[in-house]
Amino acid sequence: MKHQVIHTDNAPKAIGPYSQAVKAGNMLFVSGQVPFVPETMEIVEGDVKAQTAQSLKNVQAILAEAGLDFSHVVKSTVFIKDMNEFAQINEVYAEFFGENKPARACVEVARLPKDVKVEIEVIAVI
Ligand SMILES: C=C(N)C(=O)O
Repeated sequence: MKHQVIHTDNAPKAIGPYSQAVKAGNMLFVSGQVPFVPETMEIVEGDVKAQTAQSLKNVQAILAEAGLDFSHVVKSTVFIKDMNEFAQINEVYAEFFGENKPARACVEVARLPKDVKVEIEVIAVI
């Protein structure tokens, strides 16, 4: 099965040797999105809620490039720097996903790339 690399300028360029997303069959694997503003490649200003919103806007842009939206997402992983911010992250996350609540794992990690507070990856079914 040949896979297809998905790229959009509406989400941050990869900051390492990976693709923004890869489509394989009827599945779309979106790489972990950090809260970079695509135009500047700088971390969005603001608190963990602003960072969560920016990470999810980046996910949204990549889904859109593949013709999808959050309703197609079946699994996500949320990597966070500080579990004390769990509730704030959930508040923003719930706004983006609405009625669709994919399977999810949420883990606190020692460190994230560029020392961001949150990184979010998703898997969608086309
Ligand atoms: C930010 C990433 N997704 C990475 O470094 O893999």
